[in-house]
Amino acid sequence: MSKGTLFDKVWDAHTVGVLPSGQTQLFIGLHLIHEVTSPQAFAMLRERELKVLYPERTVATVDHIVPTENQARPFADVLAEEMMQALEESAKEHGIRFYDIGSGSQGIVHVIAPEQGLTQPGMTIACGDSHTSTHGAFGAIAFGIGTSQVRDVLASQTLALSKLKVRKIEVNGDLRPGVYAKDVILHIIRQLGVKGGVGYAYEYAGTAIEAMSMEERMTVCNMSIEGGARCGYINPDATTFEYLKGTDFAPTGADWDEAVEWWTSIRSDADAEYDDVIRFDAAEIAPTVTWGITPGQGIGVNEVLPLPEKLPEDDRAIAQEAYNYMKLHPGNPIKGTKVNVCFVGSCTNGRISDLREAAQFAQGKQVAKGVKAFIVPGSERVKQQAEAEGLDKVFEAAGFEWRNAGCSMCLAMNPDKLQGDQISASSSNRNFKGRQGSSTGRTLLMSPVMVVAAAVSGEVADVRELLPSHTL
Ligand SMILES: CC(C)[C@H](C(=O)O)[C@@H](O)C(=O)O
Ligand code: SF4
Repeated sequence: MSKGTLFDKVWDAHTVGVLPSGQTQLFIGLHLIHEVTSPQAFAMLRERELKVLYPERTVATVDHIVPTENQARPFADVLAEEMMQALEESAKEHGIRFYDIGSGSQGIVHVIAPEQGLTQPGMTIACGDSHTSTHGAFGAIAFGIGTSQVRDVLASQTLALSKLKVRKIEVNGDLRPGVYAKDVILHIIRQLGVKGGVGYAYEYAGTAIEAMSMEERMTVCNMSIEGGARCGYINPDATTFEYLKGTDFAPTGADWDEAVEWWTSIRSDADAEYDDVIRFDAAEIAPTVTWGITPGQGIGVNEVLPLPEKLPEDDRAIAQEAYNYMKLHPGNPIKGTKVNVCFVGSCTNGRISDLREAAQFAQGKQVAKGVKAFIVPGSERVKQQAEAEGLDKVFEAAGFEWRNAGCSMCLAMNPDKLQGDQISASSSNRNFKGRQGSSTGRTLLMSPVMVVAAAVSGEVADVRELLPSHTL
């Protein structure tokens, strides 16, 4: 085993060769596909009369276009129905495992692979989706790729890639009550910028990261791409192994012991050299809310909106653009900003622990009048589990709608959309202009519990003021 960072070790272990371009030909252990970025790739394969080289290393699901209310086929949206059929047919033709609606295991691609144990430490994982970085939470090197690269992986199980630099981001100490993994990553992106990670893999470390559950780690790694990093990862440890043990695709018996040995050996060495190291103090992170049109435009919920002239020069033009679009005003507090729609879900925050926290907070409260609030589990398994625990009932009693699994209003390639210039409080990961289905719709990103706090208050609220005093 080579020495160095986990990134170096996993990269070396999967290197097939060096291409004339100087790029590495990297073997991809697991290829995840969904309905949006795969149809064209399959068409390109068909044109060249190529087969999928390793169908057993390819796993398909549907998530983006799936309606979360009426799932009867054919879908009302003709284009969505076509995408659905294209994937169903391609999966059948090439013998690819496909988690269809109603299979019991369908869901957002970045939720289903980890929950089934498909995602494992030391793997290389690719998916035609930018948030593939999520899988790095297990100590995998996981990349989002474009459609032509999806074709390449289907046909050759390899990718031509240039090696990345590695930045270690340490978060040390204890998070304060009311502060979640989502706040950690929003804070990191606020500080390092949405382009700060370009050319890097982010390795998250430090005691606050080590203390996180796998689902919290996934939330952090998920948004690496929003910080400009191509991937993000966390060294696998006892928490990782415990989560994986007993999942559908985890090794068993002697294979398990061997796997744990290999997974342990790929951890970054204590004396590994990094291209950069940055440290954060967990205690300084507040519940964070975005106010603008990039995930880096975030502030602590108790702060006021920044004055463009006080920002670093590079950030001023985009801040002005954000104020014009968001119809918010520099110097005003973010707290108290009225919201119209509240959405808990997405591959960032649609897992069972997110729903448990949201439900616990929603218990006994009521969604404010005039606010539409809904909860979308990240997968059918998350939905089943939540219902077994009665979380759906808690949400419904509090005035939230309870939906079926999918990407939903994270991206709004389905019926869940903002109307006009509505403002959403959203547990998703992108607040780009028009992201949630209306060209003038406005998105405030925050943690699931903060979304619930906004839903019951009718405005952006500081969750710390609403938590029972004994928890503070
Ligand atoms: C549709 C898909 C290609 C896209 C992505 O790459 O991330 C989507 O998942 C998103 O979150 O914007
Ligand atoms: S939940 Fe959102 S970010 Fe995640 S894959 Fe779906 S659209 Fe992309």
